[in-house]
Amino acid sequence: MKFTERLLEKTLPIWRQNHSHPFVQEIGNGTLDEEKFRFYMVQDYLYLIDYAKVFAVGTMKATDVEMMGKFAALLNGTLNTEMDLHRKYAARFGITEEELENAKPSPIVLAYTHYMLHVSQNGSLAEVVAALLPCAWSYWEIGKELSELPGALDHPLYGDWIRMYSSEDFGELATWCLDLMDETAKGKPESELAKLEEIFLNTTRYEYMFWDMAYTRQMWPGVKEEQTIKI
Ligand SMILES: Cc1ncc(C[n+]2csc(CCO)c2C)c(N)n1
Repeated sequence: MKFTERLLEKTLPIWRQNHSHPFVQEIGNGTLDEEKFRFYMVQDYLYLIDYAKVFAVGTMKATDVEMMGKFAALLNGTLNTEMDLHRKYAARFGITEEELENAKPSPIVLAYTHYMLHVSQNGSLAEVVAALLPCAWSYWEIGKELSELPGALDHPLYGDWIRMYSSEDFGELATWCLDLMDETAKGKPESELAKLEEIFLNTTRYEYMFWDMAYTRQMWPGVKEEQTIKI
């Protein structure tokens, strides 16, 4: 059994919860409240800034030049392709780039990104990959699933989002991360595999919490919603 198959088996109930989360389902059927999506976009933009740094750590810990180049390409793709989608959505919502850069992370975003940065900076290359894998893998699976729903790709607001995450490019990225996970886990003792499994489980849980945070627009206690955009 591949290590990534073991990871999926262990986290399957959470994967199912991710796919059936109302935020995901409502992007797919086009009924998601725009305010929830707007909140999500701003928080996801902040998330991606730190996520890109995890790719930078991967570049540092890469074991050969080819792998280094791939991590660097992923860093570039996040900053210039994925975050461009967010900037375009922000413009549609009337949020300026300055407002986006100055937005503050919610408690879940802060916890998730700091956890990934902590694990990646202190751990092995395999640990970096275990931390970032649920992000790349689960979005591709979700993107593919939603793209098959009738009319989803043509939705005026959510079509672009679904198109990007179900694209071949994202598929290739997810596959590369999956292969690298299997490769880096190979030959490791059970104690280390268990550690990788725990990291993967935690970031999978954070993915679920992210959907939930967006759906409920959860910010810090006592912080009004408008302060999430501009402080
Ligand atoms: C909370 C959250 N989790 C995953 C992604 C998806 N994602 C983030 S970076 C990346 C790889 C290349 O840019 C992918 C697929 C997201 N946007 N937000």
